[in-house]
Amino acid sequence: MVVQVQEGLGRLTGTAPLTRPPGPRVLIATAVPAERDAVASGVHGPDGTPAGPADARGSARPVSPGSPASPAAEILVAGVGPAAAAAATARALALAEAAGTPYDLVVSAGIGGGFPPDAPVGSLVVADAVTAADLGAETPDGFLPVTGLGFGRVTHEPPPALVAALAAATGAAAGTVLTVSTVTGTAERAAALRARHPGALAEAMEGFGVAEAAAAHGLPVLELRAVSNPVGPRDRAAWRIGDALAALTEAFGKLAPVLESWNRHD
Ligand SMILES: O=C(O)c1cccc(C(=O)CC[C@H]2O[C@@H](n3cnc4c(=O)[nH]cnc43)[C@H](O)[C@@H]2O)c1
Repeated sequence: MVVQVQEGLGRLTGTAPLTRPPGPRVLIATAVPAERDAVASGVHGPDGTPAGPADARGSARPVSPGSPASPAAEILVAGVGPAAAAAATARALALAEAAGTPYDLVVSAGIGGGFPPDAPVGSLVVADAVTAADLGAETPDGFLPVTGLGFGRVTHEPPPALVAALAAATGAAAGTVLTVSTVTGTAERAAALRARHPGALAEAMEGFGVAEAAAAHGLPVLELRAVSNPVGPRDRAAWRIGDALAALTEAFGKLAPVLESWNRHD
């Protein structure tokens, strides 16, 4: 797989294909540099060349020619939260489109909270639904999603065949991944989220923003999360970020054949 790494709002810090590979062109949006690096390690493989620093104008530097049969992936550090993720992803998609090199698929990737016992720490979750969990209104009768107010949408559904293929290749569990603007910190909120979304396996903070940007460009989205902590009472010291990042690396090492066999018109 050929990889480019983008920093912040579209600065390129990694490798560039010398020729356009025939597979899908994929934008992978992470929140923070540690996630970007974990994804890049998986995509490069264990002996891959680490991403280099950006030059002054942020142009790509060829480091690895990749395989002509491999898909091309670019990895973006889009920031934490749905708004930052949407803005940075939309900008990267628009720039690529304007340059005549549009993407075929957008992936939201990183660590996340897992709902116990279904998504234990260190496990992987691939979203079969990317759902905004706190986009709506509190009412005396409980939470009302924006769709209940007559606006917008709260869920994006990734291509089912691609979800199934990624789950099979990586061992990830497929289920709803919630996007929240506030990390859940109590057992009560965890239970309330699970009651509203019985299919939820994980929560994170960017997926819905990435998915909205992808939808605005008519592109499919995937979300892959490695579980660093249980969703529930806040215990930041217990987060197993290293284990989750390692799981993320392993999963992205298995992405290329999944993408190569993906029929974009499914
Ligand atoms: O401190 C570090 O070394 C470090 C390395 C990688 C990532 C982080 C983050 O704090 C990333 C924040 C990111 O993580 C997602 N996340 C993780 N657990 C949860 C959760 O329980 N609920 C919601 N989001 C979670 C989230 O997508 C944030 O963007 C630190």
